[in-house]
Amino acid sequence: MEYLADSHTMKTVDNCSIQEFKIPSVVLMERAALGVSVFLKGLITREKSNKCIKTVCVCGSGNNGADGLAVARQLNENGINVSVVIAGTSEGTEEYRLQKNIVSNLGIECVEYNGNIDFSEYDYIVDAMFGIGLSRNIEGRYAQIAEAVNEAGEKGSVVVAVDIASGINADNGQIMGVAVKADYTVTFGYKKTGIMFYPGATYSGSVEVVNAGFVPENVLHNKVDGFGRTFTYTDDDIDRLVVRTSDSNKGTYGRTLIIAGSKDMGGAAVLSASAAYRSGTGLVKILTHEANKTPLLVRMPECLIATYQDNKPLAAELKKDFAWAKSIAAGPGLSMNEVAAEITRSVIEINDKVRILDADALNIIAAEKIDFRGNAEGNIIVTPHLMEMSRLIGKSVSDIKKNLVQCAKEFAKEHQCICVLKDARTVVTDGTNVYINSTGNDGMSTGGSGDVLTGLTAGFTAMGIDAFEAACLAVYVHGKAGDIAALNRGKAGMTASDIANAVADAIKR
Ligand SMILES: NC(=O)C1=CN([C@@H]2O[C@H](COP(=O)(O)OP(=O)(O)OC[C@H]3O[C@@H](n4cnc5c(N)ncnc54)[C@H](O)[C@@H]3O)[C@@H](O)[C@H]2O)[C@@H](O)CC1
Ligand SMILES: Nc1ncnc2c1ncn2[C@@H]1O[C@H](COP(=O)(O)OP(=O)(O)O)[C@@H](O)[C@H]1O
Ligand SMILES: [K+]
Repeated sequence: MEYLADSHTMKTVDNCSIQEFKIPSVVLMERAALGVSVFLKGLITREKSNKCIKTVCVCGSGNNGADGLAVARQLNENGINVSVVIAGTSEGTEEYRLQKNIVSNLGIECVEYNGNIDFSEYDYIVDAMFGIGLSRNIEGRYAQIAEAVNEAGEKGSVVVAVDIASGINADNGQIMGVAVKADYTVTFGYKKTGIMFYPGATYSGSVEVVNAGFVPENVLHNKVDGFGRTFTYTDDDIDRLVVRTSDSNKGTYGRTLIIAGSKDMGGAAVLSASAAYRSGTGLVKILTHEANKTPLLVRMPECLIATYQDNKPLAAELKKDFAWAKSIAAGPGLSMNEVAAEITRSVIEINDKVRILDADALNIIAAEKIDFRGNAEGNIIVTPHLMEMSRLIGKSVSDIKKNLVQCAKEFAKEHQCICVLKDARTVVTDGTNVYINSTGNDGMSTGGSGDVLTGLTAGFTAMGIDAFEAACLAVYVHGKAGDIAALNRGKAGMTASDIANAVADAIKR
């Protein structure tokens, strides 16, 4: 697990370290700058060892700029040719003035930006214009500099961002007017949430987190409200999955009911059910339209099948299957007709099982304005993509995209459920804790990918993993399976079936 921080949390971590624990601001700054200069020195040694290289630090007048000035001093100390371009227009923070004074005393070349600097003369450009203090769109001279740096980047200069690429919103990854496109970002303490989300992720390049000497995590957990509540997973977290035991049987690993597939969309049931089996769950039953029975049995002999018919009472059949299951997923390829609506309402009414609501179950909830609530014994996990979320809450897709975390949190709180808001960087939240996913790739933008995630989530919850953790793990494993499928098949050629099959490799221990 890796903790992430938005700008507010990071500023609170700064303040707690400085004000409460009396670590001087410049001590933190020295550690932070050292992280950048050591990283840069490593790059220079690896990439341009036989060449006389030129570097430039582009500095704003906040503490990000002050970091940049300290980096310039440290590079100079290491015999690296470095100069400073002053981007800032104000007198600057106390730390900025202090660092600028030292740089001037050392005689490091320091010029005001005058519109005529060709940054492509430099092999390495350190972007220290704005960090987590960026508070409005970049305009005027700052925008010109960002564009000039990007032009140089296109011509081959290597751009290293200090803390976060200037112009990227540290919370949501949006571009504030214009942004520097970095090849690398050296970020302090914790990866900023804005580095996780697109387009911030693209503008950050490859990201290195360095320790800047903030107070330790066990202290931050107690002192900084909200610290540790936003996180991502790494491969180590696969160990959170259920460990199989030699003395087990199929009953040990839970029974999963997948309600999917109308007359015309039987394939959704195959994708969800095969992912559920690949998750490791013991038994998977598909409840589907009767027209799908024979093709499903041929395709998936390991599945149990229950069917429903149009215009026939369903209640008794549903009751039996609900009682059988440990977790229930409903929605993939279900269509939006009266039977599907009856199924959706019935699933919502069960109170003692984990339920996953996806696709048409969500569209029915939106269309019929069905209210629902999860509870401690029978949590509900909803897995909308942006369009489905837009139908549910009546906001535009672009507004939701700008505020994925806030939007998912509000929804989760209102419905006391777990919200998996699917996008290129999927967010999972129970209203308080927020998981931001980093696995997956654009090869997964293919029909049926979401059905695979639904099956995987149903499988993990049936195995007894806590609903929130199961949802986070399912999103992580789903993306990892997508990455494996992309390696094997290529992003263009891979299909949702390839993702479902790759789950086996993704969870292999
Ligand atoms: N001691 C500390 O507090 C530490 C701070 N650190 C660095 O400090 C940074 C944060 O520093 P600051 O809070 O000073 O903020 P920044 O340096 O990110 O920028 C804030 C300054 O830019 C101005 N500004 C914001 N948006 C603007 C815009 N669009 N156009 C023009 N001016 C704009 C603000 O008014 C403010 O003066 C971090 O990202 C990190 O690099 C690190 O050195 C670690 C320790
Ligand atoms: N560019 C991408 N990067 C990472 N993951 C992606 C990308 N595009 C799609 N995905 C993932 O693929 C899944 C698509 O789900 P969804 O839109 O519901 O598909 P469908 O309705 O076809 O099943 C989501 O889990 C989403 O996070
Ligand atoms: K920066």
